[in-house]
Amino acid sequence: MPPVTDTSIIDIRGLTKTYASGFQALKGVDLQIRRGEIFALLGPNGAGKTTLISIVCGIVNASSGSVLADGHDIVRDFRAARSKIGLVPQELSTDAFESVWATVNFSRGLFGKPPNPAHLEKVLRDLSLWDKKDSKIMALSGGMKRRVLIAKALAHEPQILFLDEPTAGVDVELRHDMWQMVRRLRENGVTIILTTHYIEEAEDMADRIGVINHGELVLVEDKATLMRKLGKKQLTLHLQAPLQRIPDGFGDRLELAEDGHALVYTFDVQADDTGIAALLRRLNEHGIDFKDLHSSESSLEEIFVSLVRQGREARA
Ligand SMILES: Nc1ncnc2c1ncn2[C@@H]1O[C@H](COP(=O)(O)OP(=O)(O)OP(=O)(O)O)[C@@H](O)[C@H]1O
Repeated sequence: MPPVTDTSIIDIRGLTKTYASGFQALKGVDLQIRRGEIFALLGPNGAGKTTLISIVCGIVNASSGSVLADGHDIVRDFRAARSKIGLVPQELSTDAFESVWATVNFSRGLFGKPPNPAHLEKVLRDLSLWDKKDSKIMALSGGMKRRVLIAKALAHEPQILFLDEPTAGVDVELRHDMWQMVRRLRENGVTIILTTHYIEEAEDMADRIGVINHGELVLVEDKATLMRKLGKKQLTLHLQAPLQRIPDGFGDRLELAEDGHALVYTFDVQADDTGIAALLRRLNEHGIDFKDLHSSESSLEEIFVSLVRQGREARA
């Protein structure tokens, strides 16, 4: 077994999953999650995100490979591994007739933790659920039920928290509360792994980003590095007079936009020579004047779409 480093709290090696249908949902995933980080796992529908999380949380059996959670093998040492992990799943599957308090308290007991009413009270208060503690789950709104899911996941004080699509379909207030909570947990040393379709969230929240596509991790990178490496910058020039077409010889990095009222030039952030000086010189030679110019960087969303597209083209 490879050694567990101090910095990695989850160590996934050669993980594969073939469902009974014969469908291969994971094709040899290696991934180390660092202690204390927020890791965002991105991928299109059906990429294998939930399968990966479900294996780490012991809900789905892997076909091959291994996972250590804080040094505990998730199969051989399941109880110890699982007690380190909190999971906020996509769907609520809890006893509708129980009260919020009973549900959360029971969840803590499941992991063999001694009762700790003060901790549960803090969790419920942080999630604005304290005044609902005696309500039955079925009497709660959808948003409140989502809060209960989070409270359940935190009841046993896990060191690792998985959030599977935490903000899909939730209102702005809950989303805001949730990210505040995630930040607070991280400050307390909890490692957070989240899947999301809202790429701006990953951009805001994550320290590192992993992209999974067709059961393969196609990329794992520090967010800042990823944005620098793959990001393109665009320079937009608003023209004094509209152009019908770009004169020959400007290359394909220059495009006409806004009905001929603007030129957009795309360049690599990392390139030594962006070509901007030459571009401006040539525009001047052609008598093309501009009123103003501004530059923008591509968002993580654009980077993500281009990665997934590259994968699709490579397979075609
Ligand atoms: N029990 C199952 N039996 C057969 N195939 C399954 C099963 N569960 C999932 N799959 C398939 O495995 C693939 C990966 O599913 P998974 O739920 O892990 O994807 P995901 O990345 O979480 O997608 P989404 O973003 O839609 O939640 C999908 O093609 C799905 O249809």
